[in-house]
Amino acid sequence: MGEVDPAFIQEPEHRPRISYIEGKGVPLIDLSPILSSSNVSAIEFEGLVKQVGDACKEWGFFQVINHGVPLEMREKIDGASRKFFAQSLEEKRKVRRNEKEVSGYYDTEHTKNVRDWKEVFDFTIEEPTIASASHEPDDTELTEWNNQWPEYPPDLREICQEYGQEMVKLAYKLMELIARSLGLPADRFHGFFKDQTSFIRLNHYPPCPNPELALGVGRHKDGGALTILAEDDVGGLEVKRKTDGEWVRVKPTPDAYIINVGDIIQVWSNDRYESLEHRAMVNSEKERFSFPFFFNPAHYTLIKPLEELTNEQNPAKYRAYNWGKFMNNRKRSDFQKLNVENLQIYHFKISE
Ligand SMILES: O=C(O)CCC(=O)C(=O)O
Ligand SMILES: [Fe+2]
Repeated sequence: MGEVDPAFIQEPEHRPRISYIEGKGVPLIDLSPILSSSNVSAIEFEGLVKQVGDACKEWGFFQVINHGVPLEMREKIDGASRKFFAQSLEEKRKVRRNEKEVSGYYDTEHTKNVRDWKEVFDFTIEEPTIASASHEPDDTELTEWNNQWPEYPPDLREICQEYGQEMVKLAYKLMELIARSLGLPADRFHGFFKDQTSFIRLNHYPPCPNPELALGVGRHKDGGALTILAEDDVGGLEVKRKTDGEWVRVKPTPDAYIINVGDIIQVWSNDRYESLEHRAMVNSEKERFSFPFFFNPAHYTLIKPLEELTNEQNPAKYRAYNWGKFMNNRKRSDFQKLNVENLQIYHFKISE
């Protein structure tokens, strides 16, 4: 990528500030009580549940340490991903995303219709992943999404698959804590993920000559249930703080994962927890790598506020929507600059 093409330039009000606030940051939560499952005291466990609940309510974001994912796995996916992206564009395009296969390499993602300063490689956890064939509401046809694996580095596939399994394990643990924090049985959410449509994205943000004009990822909310993000030590992720709407930089913490509540948890919890806007800045000197895991339910899941969390005083704030269709709608806008805003949960909001 050379000089900044106009397609990457953000509207003035969405451009990043080069000096940034690192003020009161997102909470850091130590998950060690659930690692040593044998002798965790009830008090310790309840304390952890409360921390997770408070973080979801006040921030929608938190970092976790002592999460049980071996550091070696993370180093391996980081190393393999650096090797993959260091290849020529021609090589990378051999596993290019296309109309048929939504997984693979691409460098043309648009967030809010502005091009992101990044290149990515996506792969799904389930192989194949069963999904809706189109975004059209009445089309019931299904399709299979298959991953495309590059020849180089040869161990990328195995590393990615192993890392994916670790992410799924951690995601279930986090969903249990979130369920408990909402007063629900720990396994309340598990059933939704039986035929999950989860995927992992390897993000590479090359240095950008004009970091004040462009963004690695423009402001957005994650549409799935929960995101688990690993990033390197460069930093660039900013979260729109709930209390005052300020963009706050998340400081990279070695071997921590950044967790955020996605739109689906917002709907399930009937707005008790909110999915927050975030974005990623780029810089002129260093390239940056990050690896989000998007924990997504089965395509046939009807997303709606949970009955246990609604009643006459607190009626459902959303109409039910089909996850498969929602996801396909989002994927459509990845490829092209559409002239309309992409689908958001507030489009399903019941007016009060
Ligand atoms: O790279 C990052 O820090 C954030 C990535 C992100 O938000 C996303 O891919 O949804
Ligand atoms: Fe995101």
